[in-house]
Amino acid sequence: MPAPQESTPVPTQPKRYRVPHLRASKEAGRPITMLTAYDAVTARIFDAAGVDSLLVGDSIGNNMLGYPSTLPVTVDQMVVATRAVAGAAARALVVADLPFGSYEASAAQAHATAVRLMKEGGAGAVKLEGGQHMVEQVRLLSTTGIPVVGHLGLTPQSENVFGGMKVQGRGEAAAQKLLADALALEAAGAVAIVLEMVPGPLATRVTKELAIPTIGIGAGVECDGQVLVWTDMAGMADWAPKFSRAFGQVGAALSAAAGDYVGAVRERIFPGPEHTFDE
Ligand SMILES: Nc1nc(=O)c2c([nH]1)NC[C@@H]1CN(c3ccc(C(=O)N[C@@H](CCC(=O)O)C(=O)O)cc3)CN21
Ligand SMILES: CC(C)C(=O)C(=O)O
Ligand SMILES: [Mg+2]
Repeated sequence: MPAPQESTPVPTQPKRYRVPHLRASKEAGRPITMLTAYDAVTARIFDAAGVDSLLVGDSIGNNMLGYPSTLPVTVDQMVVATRAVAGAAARALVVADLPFGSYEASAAQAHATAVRLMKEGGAGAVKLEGGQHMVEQVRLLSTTGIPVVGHLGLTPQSENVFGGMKVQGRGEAAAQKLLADALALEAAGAVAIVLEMVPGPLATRVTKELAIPTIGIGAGVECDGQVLVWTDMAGMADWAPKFSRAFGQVGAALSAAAGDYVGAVRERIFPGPEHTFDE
């Protein structure tokens, strides 16, 4: 009999990956895998591939909707995308981004938005950007049944303050600030923290200081998990950040398929008799 492998039930490989499994994964030293998804088609594929968590990122703005950034994305758009992803995910934990302008002003505002993403969208958790200035939001959501994932380092919703997409947390003062932000989010009840574009050694330090997992994107290999924007991961984007890696060439495959279709129609090769109905 072959040794049991994937099928062995262990706490970190549950039938359904839920919030407590995040911390269990960290404690077991099993890297958490997260990918963005914005629709049911890709969510079904990534879920079946075993991805632990699907992030309905506000990166839907620049990646799917053709916006120049994530800033124009609305709560209504996030609800539609979250509902599509949540409906297709059988195992993965669905995390939805709170979009720019939908949570920063107050804990009550954050709560109203998060409730929509859970009630109408079916999200299992929400994610918001920011540290110590977000603790009231994180505390209220966490105590009202809404798991919160934090997001520190490069927080793209603040690109107009940063003046671009740059590495964050370089230098001891900035590193201390980021560490304090991470500890504040954890104390307020966050269940995990995304670390985006921070130096590897700082991400390692934060990962060691926290009981909750860190999920890195451009933050080195020592984080408790990794997240990528799926179009970057699949080689779909015409541009991708330096920290990403194309694990496939789906853009080229899709382009070839579309080209073959166009050719077959023009040459009247498609549809064939097998695609045509009899009288
Ligand atoms: N396709 C995609 N991938 C992402 O990783 C991503 C999004 N979209 N949208 C939301 C945020 C924005 N992110 C970004 C956006 C731009 C850079 C960027 O311009 N990076 C440059 C310079 C980095 C540096 O300062 O060294 C690069 O060349 O990678 C990085 C991350 C990450 N997120
Ligand atoms: C890059 C990830 C972490 C994100 O926030 C998004 O895709 O919106
Ligand atoms: Mg985002």
